[in-house]
Amino acid sequence: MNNGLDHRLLATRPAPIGIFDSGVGGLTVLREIYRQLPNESVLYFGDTARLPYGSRSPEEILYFVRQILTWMAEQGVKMVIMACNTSSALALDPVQGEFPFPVLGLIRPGAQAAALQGRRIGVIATQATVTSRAYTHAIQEINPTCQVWEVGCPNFVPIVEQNQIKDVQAQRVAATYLQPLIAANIDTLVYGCTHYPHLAPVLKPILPATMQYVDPAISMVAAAAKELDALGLRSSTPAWSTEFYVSGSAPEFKRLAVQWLGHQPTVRQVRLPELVANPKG
Ligand SMILES: N[C@@H](CCC(=O)O)C(=O)O
Repeated sequence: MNNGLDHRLLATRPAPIGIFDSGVGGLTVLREIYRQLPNESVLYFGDTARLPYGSRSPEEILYFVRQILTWMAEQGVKMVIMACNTSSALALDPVQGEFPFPVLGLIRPGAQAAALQGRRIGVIATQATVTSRAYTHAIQEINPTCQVWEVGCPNFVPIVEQNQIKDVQAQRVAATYLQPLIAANIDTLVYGCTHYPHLAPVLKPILPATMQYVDPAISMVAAAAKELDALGLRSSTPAWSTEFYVSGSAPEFKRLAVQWLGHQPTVRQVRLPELVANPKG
């Protein structure tokens, strides 16, 4: 990638990896970064004032992503990992090469892992991701013999963001969404939204014990590690603690995130830069 920036020069000063999601879904990706890239410092942005992304138009999502990447560029990130499938499905290709750092998405790594593991693949995702058919196209490009069923699960993100995972209503909603995938006799389930691994304790009991699960974050972070090495950007010094930023309420994010982080994070509210082409006018 030629974007006018010498990545080897950047490697001499500690710079964080930027990751973003609409809300707490990105914490499932952050967990994977902690596991695979323990020396990397992370700057996390949750666009909580504008979630859910899954019911937004492709134009809105692209605009939000450009705003976030512009802000992250100002923060001096060395790489951005989209911790959001909806953004990866709808905005990764257009923004590639627009910023002076690599930007990675979840769809291709997730599709690769799915095509390697299964033949009858179910994808649960936001409505926007399902409508884009990004997973079906990516999986079948890798292995045209794979069959793919995509199901939009619009109620899952509110359940996670409103901390209702343990409510019986969550089980009912999950059973309804998974029913067509069980009927299709899938052998592999892809968490096509980063919020959904938080729902694993609800989903797994509903599905056959033989089901294989794909969390695209695992292969995406592995790909990020390779890219950092290739660019000479891998950190060799210990990470500083993750900085969390949100567009909505900082105390609310803090209250919700603590159950997955295991500690009270410091969360700050930020205002993203307005860009010239705003789809809302
Ligand atoms: N974390 C979500 C975004 C969910 C939403 O805001 O609808 C994703 O990966 O697609």
